[in-house]
Amino acid sequence: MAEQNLWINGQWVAGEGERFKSIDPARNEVVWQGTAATDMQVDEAVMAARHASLSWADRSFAERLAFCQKFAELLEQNKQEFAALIAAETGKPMWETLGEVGAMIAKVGISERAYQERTGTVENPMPGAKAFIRHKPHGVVAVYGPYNFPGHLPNGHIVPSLLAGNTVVFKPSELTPAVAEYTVKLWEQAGLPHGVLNLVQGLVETGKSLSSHPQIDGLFFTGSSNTGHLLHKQFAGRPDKILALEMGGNNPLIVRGVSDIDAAVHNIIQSAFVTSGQRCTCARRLFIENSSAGDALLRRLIEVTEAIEVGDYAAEPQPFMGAMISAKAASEMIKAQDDLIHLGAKPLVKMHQKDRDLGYVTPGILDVSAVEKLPDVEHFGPLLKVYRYDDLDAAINEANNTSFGLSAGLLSDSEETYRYFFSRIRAGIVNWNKPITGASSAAPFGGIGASGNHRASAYYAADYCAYPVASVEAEHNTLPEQLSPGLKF
Ligand SMILES: NC(=O)C1=CN([C@@H]2O[C@H](COP(=O)(O)OP(=O)(O)OC[C@H]3O[C@@H](n4cnc5c(N)ncnc54)[C@H](O)[C@@H]3O)[C@@H](O)[C@H]2O)C=CC1
Ligand SMILES: O=C(O)CCC(=O)N[C@@H](CCC(=O)O)C(=O)O
Repeated sequence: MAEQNLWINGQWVAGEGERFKSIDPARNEVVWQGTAATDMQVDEAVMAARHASLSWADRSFAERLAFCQKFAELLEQNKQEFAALIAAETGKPMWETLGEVGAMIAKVGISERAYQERTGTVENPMPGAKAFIRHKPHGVVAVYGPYNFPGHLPNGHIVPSLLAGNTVVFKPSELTPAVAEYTVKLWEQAGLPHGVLNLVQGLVETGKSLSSHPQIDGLFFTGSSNTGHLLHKQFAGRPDKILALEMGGNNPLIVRGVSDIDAAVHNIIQSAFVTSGQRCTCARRLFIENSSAGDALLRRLIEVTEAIEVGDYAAEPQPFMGAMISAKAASEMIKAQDDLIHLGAKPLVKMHQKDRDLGYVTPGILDVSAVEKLPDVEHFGPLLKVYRYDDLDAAINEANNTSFGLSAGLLSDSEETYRYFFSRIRAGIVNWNKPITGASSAAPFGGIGASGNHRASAYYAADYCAYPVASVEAEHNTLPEQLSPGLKF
């Protein structure tokens, strides 16, 4: 019997589309196999969400929250097993995937606070009436997830969507279907009513089928800039549908006058190489002064980078970096490195893929100062490009010389320099003497330019999950004391 891998209207059913599988990139073993949802099954999922929509929105916030809290409890109870599955499907070490499940649990409490604070009800007295600001759900929303945080990032759209009273059709990354299935099974155990959350697995065709479905009221997307731009085009001329886009970055980190070199190098490594460079917030471009202090920092960065442990997700002691998402992604990073070297980049630490069947790469650093036309693309892996600079303004200008604008940082002992940097740099996350990865769920999360469409996620996800309704309400009709000119009663 075919695997029942779609969840539609509270039933597990077999996909009737193309067969596909996910592979453990650290061990080259099959983790999951199944079949994609066809157009007709996507339609069934959307219509199930549509039918469930009114009764879900009619429940009280407390009732909807109780389902989410039950889900969080189940995550806690299954934390180890779930983290092991995320590790197997993504190659990320267990220390990271345990953190990912922790972030999913924390999301419920944070989203509850965000809902109340940003989209709760406000009542204002006025003569003979009351003025209210309330929020209503959009209806049916599609949620698209990336592979790098296959649990946490879709969860960051799903939980606030459900709390606000929307029903959801979830299309996970085709590279991480097992994590999506596990997540949805926990929602099922939490007793979510039929149709409130639906899962459609599949490749790009399934994604297209869902995004073009006339019955969705919104689409919340975390993924690549390319796909996000395609969706934006597709939604052009559709002001009736809400589109929230969280995309990639080509993020800069500038170093200027630091006394503690090891602490600065630690912040650089956490920014550039955590999750094998597969975070949208990762530093891709590092600006180091042309000075003896800059030389010393670069030497130490090279030394520590060369000693980074890369290994199996379950190894003890744990490695800093695991495998990338796939052997293909790893080979593409090596190709990107070769292309940059061809353009004139100088390898300071050369990235290697030891086994072409596995996703492991060692971290790489290139000096690109001499490259004249560096492509403004996101290299989604552990490859850091170094620019040497003489003048801070020139470094900031080059840092801003990108179509993206997700995260940026300054490492410097001078607060004055930070204020100067902060006022000039263009990004949605701007940090000082801290890694530029590891953004908090309790803050807005999103970028400008090609990184997003100003619908920040995380704490501000509440904003795009509901629309405000302004009401003036009085219990009876009363004639005003002062009538408008020209009226006689
Ligand atoms: N700003 C942010 O919050 C974050 C952004 N990202 C970005 O995500 C990317 C990595 O994730 P990927 O899974 O590779 O992203 P992706 O764009 O390839 O896929 C994301 C989702 O969109 C679907 N999709 C792909 N093409 C489609 C189309 N034409 N129409 C409709 N759906 C389509 C995919 O099947 C998947 O479900 C990186 O670029 C990274 O920077 C990752 C994490 C956070
Ligand atoms: O969405 C949230 O709750 C916070 C944002 C977040 O978790 N950011 C992480 C991951 C971003 C990525 O997937 O690349 C980070 O900033 O490291």
